[in-house]
Amino acid sequence: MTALSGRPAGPAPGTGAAVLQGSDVAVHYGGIRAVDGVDLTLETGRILGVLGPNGSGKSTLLAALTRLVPLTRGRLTLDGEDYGRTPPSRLAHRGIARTFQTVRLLPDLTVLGNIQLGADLRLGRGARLRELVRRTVPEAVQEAVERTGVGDLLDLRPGELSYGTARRVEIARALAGRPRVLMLDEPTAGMNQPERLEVAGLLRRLRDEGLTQLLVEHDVSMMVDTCDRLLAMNQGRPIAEGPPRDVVRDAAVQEAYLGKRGHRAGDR
Ligand SMILES: Nc1ncnc2c1ncn2[C@@H]1O[C@H](COP(=O)(O)OP(=O)(O)OP(=O)(O)O)[C@@H](O)[C@H]1O
Repeated sequence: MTALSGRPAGPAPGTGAAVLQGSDVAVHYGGIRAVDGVDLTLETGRILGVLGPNGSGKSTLLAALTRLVPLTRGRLTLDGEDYGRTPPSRLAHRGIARTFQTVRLLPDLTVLGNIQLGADLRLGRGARLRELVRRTVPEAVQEAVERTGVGDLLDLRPGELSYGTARRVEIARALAGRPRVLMLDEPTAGMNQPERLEVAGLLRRLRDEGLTQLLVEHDVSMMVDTCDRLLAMNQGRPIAEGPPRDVVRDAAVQEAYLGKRGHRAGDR
């Protein structure tokens, strides 16, 4: 197993502090140990990639971290404070946003309307917050639109977008809440190569602007090029963690991929 300590060389100032931590995270469905004893740390301005063959527990881990499934065991903290009982609807307010494996835009709203929803979620509905919403939403939405380059599409409906563009709008919606932590479940699934490269570039730019991210992806070369660290899972268990190139060369990771997918994890 790869060493669990150490960071990429030369961290930029202000990056690297632990923001979100999961300790001994487990989610069991009856006898199925979908996730079983995962420790992870998301560091400020870094991308942690979660890698593993189909059914290894990546999406369940992400669901646990975003409180969509209850933990069987373990602890979740944000800035050192336990959030293991925070309802998922309150997570955006605490600065955690996510995108899903499948596109979940509201079909009857325009692109702009969908992105505005992300800002509304973050700021909540309380009377005291309404004024804040009025003052800050346009700015947050505009920023999200600019960062993701969807400014020409604001009046379109999701049904009129290509798949890759719809996924970019989802990222814009998540960013409109000005999250501190963004979790993405297979953001390039179903995309062609230019679209994948574009999303990878966007995630790296967001990272360089200080956004902490957790990325679940099957595209190993994208993970190596995009992530600062990788956590590899197999059958719900962590099998390696560390710098991306070390993790994809790890014997246990190679074995998990050879056994299930018939190719080497590090093949480019
Ligand atoms: N709601 C559920 N009830 C029962 N078993 C589940 C449930 N959700 C997931 N599982 C099981 O948990 C295991 C992990 O599934 P999960 O979807 O988290 O894996 P994954 O690594 O994200 O897979 P993929 O790459 O195919 O998306 C699998 O065996 C799956 O069948």
